[in-house]
Amino acid sequence: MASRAPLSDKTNNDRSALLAKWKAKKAESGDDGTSLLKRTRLGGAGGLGAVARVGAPQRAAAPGAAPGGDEKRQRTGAASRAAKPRPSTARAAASSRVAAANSAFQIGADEEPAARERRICFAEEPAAAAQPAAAAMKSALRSRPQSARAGGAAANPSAASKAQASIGKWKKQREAGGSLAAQPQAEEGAEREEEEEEEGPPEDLDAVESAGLRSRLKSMQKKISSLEEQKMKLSMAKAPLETRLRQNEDAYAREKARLGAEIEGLKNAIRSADERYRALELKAQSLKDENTKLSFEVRKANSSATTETKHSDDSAWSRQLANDAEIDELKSQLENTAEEIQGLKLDKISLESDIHASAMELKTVQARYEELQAQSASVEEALTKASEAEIRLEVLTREHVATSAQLNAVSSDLAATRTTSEAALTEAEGRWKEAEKQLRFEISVLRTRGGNVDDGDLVRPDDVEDEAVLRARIEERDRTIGEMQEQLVRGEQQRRKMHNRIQELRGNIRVFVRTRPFLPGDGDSDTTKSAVDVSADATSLSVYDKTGKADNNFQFDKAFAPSMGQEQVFEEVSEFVQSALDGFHVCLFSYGQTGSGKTHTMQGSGNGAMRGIIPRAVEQILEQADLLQKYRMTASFLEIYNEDLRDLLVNMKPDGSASTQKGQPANAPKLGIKRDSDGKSFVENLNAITIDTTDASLGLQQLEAVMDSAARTRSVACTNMNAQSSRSHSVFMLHLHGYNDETGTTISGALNLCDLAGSERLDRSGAGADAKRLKETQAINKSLSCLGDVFNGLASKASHVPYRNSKLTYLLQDCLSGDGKSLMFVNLSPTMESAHESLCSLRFAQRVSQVELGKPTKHVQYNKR
Ligand SMILES: Nc1ncnc2c1ncn2[C@@H]1O[C@H](COP(=O)(O)OP(=O)(O)OP(=O)(O)O)[C@@H](O)[C@H]1O
Repeated sequence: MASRAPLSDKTNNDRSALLAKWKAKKAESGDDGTSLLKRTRLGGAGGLGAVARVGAPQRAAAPGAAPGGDEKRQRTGAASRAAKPRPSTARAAASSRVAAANSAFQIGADEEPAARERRICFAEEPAAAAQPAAAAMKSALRSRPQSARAGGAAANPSAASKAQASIGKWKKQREAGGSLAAQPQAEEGAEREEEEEEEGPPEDLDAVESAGLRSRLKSMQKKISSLEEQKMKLSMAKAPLETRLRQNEDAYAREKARLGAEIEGLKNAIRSADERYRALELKAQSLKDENTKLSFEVRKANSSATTETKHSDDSAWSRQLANDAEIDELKSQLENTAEEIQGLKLDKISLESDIHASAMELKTVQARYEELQAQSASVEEALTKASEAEIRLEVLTREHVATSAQLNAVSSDLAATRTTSEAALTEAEGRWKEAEKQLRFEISVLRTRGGNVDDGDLVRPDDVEDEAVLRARIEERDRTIGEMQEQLVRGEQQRRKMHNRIQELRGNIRVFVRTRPFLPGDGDSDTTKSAVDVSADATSLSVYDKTGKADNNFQFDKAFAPSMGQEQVFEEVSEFVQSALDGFHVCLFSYGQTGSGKTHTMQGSGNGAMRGIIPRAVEQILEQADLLQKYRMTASFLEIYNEDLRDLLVNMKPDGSASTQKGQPANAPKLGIKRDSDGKSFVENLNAITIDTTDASLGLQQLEAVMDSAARTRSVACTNMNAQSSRSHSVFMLHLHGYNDETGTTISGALNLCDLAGSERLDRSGAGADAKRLKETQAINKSLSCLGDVFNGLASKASHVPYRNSKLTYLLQDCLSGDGKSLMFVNLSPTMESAHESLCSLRFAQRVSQVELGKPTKHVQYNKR
């Protein structure tokens, strides 16, 4: 037998060996807090959503963590909710996110571009760190011309290099994140690792995240200021040009009027001279005739005088004299007339030369007029460019405002999560220490109970076993807790599925509520208390009044907190979009007070993370249409303005590209709601733009043109409540016709995405001061009240539902009368000033959620073959 070491040393050695063995075992299974920390850091290096998930798995890995702590963490905010506090699954999710993020950027150069794009899209979800690069790559792929797309990345070097640059940037970010996490361990060794474990999640992650977001913000601000500069320059150049144009136009009009009057005067003078000339000619002719007659008479008189001389000498002589006098008189008259004619001829010649001069002047004026017209065209062009720049600036500003608001909401969520996590961590540490103490006590009890403790405090192999057994028991208990939590989550998922199925069978209108974040004009979100509090279960919410009382609790199918982004919202509605592909008529509409985020939810802004349901729905359809069957897809977009239907695509160019024209043209065809032979409603004279379903990026380009054209034509105005307030209800319609060769089925689905105009109080929106705004507001409020009447009728199962009382309800009649599936978004503003309106919207939504439309119809035809 080996000689025994002194008891205390041996004990210590064995303890160390045990500890080392336990650590090695943990390290082997990849289950130690530090490695997990590294992994989660890597996955979350730049994504806020991922950051929020760090705490839960790490804490759950700590031995002795009680389920109470996990429950508490579940309530720590939206981001941590997404993490699902299950140790094993959370850990697996974290590593799979990292794997997904990595694999998204390990795309071979020869890989099919569409597939690459899709992979990048998917990578966005799990690892938000990939978002900027993925978005850049996606937009680069989108912007590639058709031919280049067909030829792969090599055919479009600029887009590909852009995407590569984005990937490089992302990789750098990722490496930076990784090194940030790895550095302390490399430098300070295992002791530092243990310290770090105790210190909890480091703050580098937020710094990296914030730096990424800040740099995005900075670049957007730069873009905006360059556009603003451009706009200033254009408007400065525009003003003198406009003044010159106006001056030239005035001068030209005056000159034209003066010359016209002069020409008219000359023409009149010529006409009257001509008339006088003709009269004089006639007179001269008649005088000539008379002269001839008189001469003849004179001659006759002379001859008769000769014969009758002897009879009447005296009288003949006197007659002769009279005749001579008359002849002289006539001759002088004739001479005068000839002179007059000569004068008139001279007048005519001078008038003709005047006319010639005027004609020449007219030509010069015309040339100047043409020159002015050319100048005016160039001014017009400059104005169009300026208005284009203005529109771009508006879009960028909207996107910027939305991004900042979302960022602020996520930051405050993150801060709240961090505070709660820190508290939970401290608590867990306390519990862990307590458990360790307990464990030590149990070990000592076991040692004593085994009776194997010699005076020298020797540890026997049994002691090691006891400790191992205890640890195994703890692990087993952790596993059981994990499994129970998984079961709980599965059960909840199952319950929601069943609930959704029941809702679907009953034909309930689903209601989702979304609260927007605070905007710069709402006051400081850090100091201002939100009037709406969305609870952690993401289905219920409360509204507070100014005194801080919250006795208004509501429960809906889904409630989105302000930090929930566009992607998370779309995830919840993508199932509805899918239904349209399956042959259902689906209607999604957003309801809420003005400025509460309806347009943001439906359309969003820009082409990146802030794009809303419409572009995302089309993307989803384009992605899936190809896989499922052959589809034909058309898009229409209309608005109901002051109870008039208007085509928002009326200005689309025939080739499907967007025109720069703004507003409704005067000669736009009149639209009317009609019923077809099946009793289904359609809009007569409405433009339907075909979207290419065989080429997703072409289809998206067409959609962009559609959205551009609609944005220019839609009636918006600046009110006290919203700088870009929609003054009409807008309905985006997608009609899908699919044919499946294999099954011989044809489906016809429809997706109606309706952005209602905001209900508003005249005193708050300031619309009462302007007659036009007042009329708009009255029309909006009236049609919203008609919508309320329809829902009341449906909820009470009334025999007559007043669909025809407004254009909006008449248009949506098919969707609201049981044929299709409907989902309503209720958008809320978080401000206290809006609390009353929020309450009204929520009460309305509660009534809507009671409405049962019956089982929806699937529009599928089976064709005999
Ligand atoms: N969830 C959100 N995240 C970030 N920004 C948002 C969000 N919701 C709304 N906004 C911003 O709030 C502003 C007002 O939103 P929006 O124009 O969508 O309101 P609206 O309800 O459509 O108003 P109106 O009825 O007057 O047209 C916009 O600048 C928009 O970008």
